[in-house]
Amino acid sequence: MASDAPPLVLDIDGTLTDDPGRLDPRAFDVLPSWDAPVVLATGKAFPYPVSLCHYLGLDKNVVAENGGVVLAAGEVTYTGDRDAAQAVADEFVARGGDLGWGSFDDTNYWRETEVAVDRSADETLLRAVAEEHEMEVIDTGYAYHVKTPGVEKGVGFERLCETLGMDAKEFVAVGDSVNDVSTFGVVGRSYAVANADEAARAAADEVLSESYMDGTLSVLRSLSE
Ligand SMILES: O=C(O)COP(=O)(O)O
Ligand SMILES: [Mg+2]
Repeated sequence: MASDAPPLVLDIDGTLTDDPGRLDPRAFDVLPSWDAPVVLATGKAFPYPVSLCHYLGLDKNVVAENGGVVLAAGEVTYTGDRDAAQAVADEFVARGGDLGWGSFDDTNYWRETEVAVDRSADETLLRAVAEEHEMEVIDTGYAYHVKTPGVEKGVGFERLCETLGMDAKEFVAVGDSVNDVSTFGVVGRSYAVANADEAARAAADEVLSESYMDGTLSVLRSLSE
């Protein structure tokens, strides 16, 4: 690994995984030995990126819940209104919607600042209810997220950089969806994997020719040459 490898901010689903969302085991070949900070920035609930850092042997610097939860240098901060998101979810269900997670909802059980809904749900109804509550719905390709407007991965990431005393512009970002656009906007260089959605493709400095972890690895290899 070149000692001038830049710090990284990496999305998880669609970027370090395969299509169904299984972690690509090659993450273990490159990330533990990366010679600069590696930040995981995800729409997943807080325990997921923390666990992934733990098992990859990375310092626990994470942006979770699309920016709602930030952990850096042992300090956790929260933004976003879980109660407001829950009110949308409750009304959605009362009006016939189904969150789609079955009896034990591990997707939301540990989620503190927003609510995620399975993509099998009635999107039109969900968006209508959210709008009435002045909440936002984003579609990451893995879930609909009912969130507080203005809470974004990129905003949380800037907070993380401040805590670490680093400049967001030093970082290279890789991502795949609309929830990565705000990160792409604050880093020095951004890449969208080939499976990325329109929003991420439009926002990235470069759209990669390869998908999922193949795309991410192509960037990491070129940065570490
Ligand atoms: O939680 C999601 O919907 C997507 O997660 P991601 O931000 O790691 O891709
Ligand atoms: Mg993603």
